[in-house]
Amino acid sequence: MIDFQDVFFGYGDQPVLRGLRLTADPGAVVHLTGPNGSGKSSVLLLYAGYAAAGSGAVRVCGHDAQDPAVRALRRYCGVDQALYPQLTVREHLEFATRARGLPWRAAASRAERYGLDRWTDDTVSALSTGSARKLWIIMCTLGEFAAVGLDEPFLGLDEEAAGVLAEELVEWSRDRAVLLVSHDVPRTLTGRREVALGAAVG
Ligand SMILES: Nc1ncnc2c1ncn2[C@@H]1O[C@H](COP(=O)(O)OP(=O)(O)OP(=O)(O)O)[C@@H](O)[C@H]1O
Repeated sequence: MIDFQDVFFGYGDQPVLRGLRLTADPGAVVHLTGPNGSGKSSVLLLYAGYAAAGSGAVRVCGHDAQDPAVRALRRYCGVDQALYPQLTVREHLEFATRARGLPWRAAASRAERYGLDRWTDDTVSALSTGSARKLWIIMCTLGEFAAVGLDEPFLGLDEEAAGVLAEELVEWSRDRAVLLVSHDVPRTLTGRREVALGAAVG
């Protein structure tokens, strides 16, 4: 479902990925590890279609990662959160569900599972770091999808919320491709396949 073949990628003159081969298919969470600067977030940007490989192929669900046809099948949860400080949790979730043509309960049930429901009428500016992370994760992973990539989603989550996310990742990985970048994962995230990127280039 996610397939990197001989991918070269860099920023300007600085090479980051040199001939990367990587696949992620249903059956296990693929956990991408490696030192700071080794290119893990760059891999997710390529997966998300936000960056283009210099050479090689990045395919998601059989399509080029930059093909608009992939949008409905793919979810991407980046480390930077695009949240509006003055809007409430409810307004964010209403926007996200409407954008995907989903009923409110699709978001409400996830918010309840993460314990975010008691903050529904609070603005993002009033949320704790962990609550904002929960909102961002839910917004980015609503509805049906075939592949998901997440960049450091456990940042700021308490043990309980990290456990909920670990459960979701395992559930998703049964029939969807899950590509996870995280320096730290809870012990409950079992059965993952670790793929290590080499040291930073340059
Ligand atoms: N927009 C950018 N412009 C120039 N260089 C960049 C840019 N984004 C990342 N880099 C560089 O590319 C390299 C890989 O960065 P990347 O964020 O993919 O690594 P990472 O493995 O995710 O690191 P970390 O573990 O610190 O999050 C680093 O040397 C970084 O400085």
